[in-house]
Amino acid sequence: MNNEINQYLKEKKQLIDISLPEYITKLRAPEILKKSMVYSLKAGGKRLRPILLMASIEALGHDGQKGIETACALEMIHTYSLIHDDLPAMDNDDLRRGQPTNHKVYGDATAILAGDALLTYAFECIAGIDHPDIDNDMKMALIQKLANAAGPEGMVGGQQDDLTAEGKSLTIQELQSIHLRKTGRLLCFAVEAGAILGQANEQQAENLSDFAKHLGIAFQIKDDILDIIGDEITLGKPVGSDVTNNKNTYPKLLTLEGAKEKMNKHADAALHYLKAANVDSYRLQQLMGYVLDRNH
Ligand SMILES: CC(C)=CCC/C(C)=C/COP(=O)(O)OP(=O)(O)O
Ligand SMILES: C=C(C)CCOP(=O)(O)OP(=O)(O)O
Repeated sequence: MNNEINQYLKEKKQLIDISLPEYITKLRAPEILKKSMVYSLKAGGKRLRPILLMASIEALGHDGQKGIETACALEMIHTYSLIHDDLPAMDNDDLRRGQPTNHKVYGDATAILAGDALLTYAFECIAGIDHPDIDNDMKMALIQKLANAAGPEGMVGGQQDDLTAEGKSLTIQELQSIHLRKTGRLLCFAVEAGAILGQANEQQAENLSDFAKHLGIAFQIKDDILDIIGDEITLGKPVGSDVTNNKNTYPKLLTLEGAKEKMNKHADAALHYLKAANVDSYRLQQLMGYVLDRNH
């Protein structure tokens, strides 16, 4: 990864890392719940979704800072999904973001509630945005899109189908349908929210959304690949858990080489739509390079 994008990622990550816990500490809520929420928010994470959101605003010529509340809300929802995904009733993982999983530290009940709290509070954060260039229509559009992306038609539905499919063999189309929802919809929301806040026109918004769809699949394929060839220390989460949990993955269906080929095809398609969006695509293109080259 070159120094320039490295620096950009570092600066944006720092901004998110500082902002996120501030939202929680000011809450009037049980201390143990707040601790559990902050624990997972502070545990690390690449902050890919909030960075993508702010970079999309910038690609449309606006200040990325305009998206800070929405970016934090999105990261809260992503973090909730990881807390719940790690629970014994789901993937039963002990390590996340290089730390013991939330339920290992706070117990299953508080981990469930911390996830619930992050999910619901995220919407409160967007509803409460106080910015001269963000009106109620924009907030309503953000809330509606985020609820749909995270909910039964989006991430939650994808997670359900993923769990139901454990141990069964799927076609590539079925696997893709799961991933478009389970992982793809939140990544898509990052770019779509950027389009709303950056006041994209219809053609820009459509092409950016297609860019994000392909990026989301490429991201998930990379995640599956890293689960095989990555190492636990760098990843901060267990490797080989897809095989342990009998998960359907791209390498399982296509072989490792076939999965890499598919990832590159989606990267090409993403690039095509990014160009068609007619925005300042420099950073988004660099971010895509980062997603595909990452080792964690
Ligand atoms: C509603 C819920 C709980 C949604 C979970 C969504 C999600 C993307 C989990 C991680 O997927 P993964 O298990 O493929 O990734 P990892 O390897 O990081 O656990
Ligand atoms: C959606 C998936 C595959 C879970 C991990 O997402 P990330 O790889 O973005 O996890 P963090 O960096 O936020 O921990």
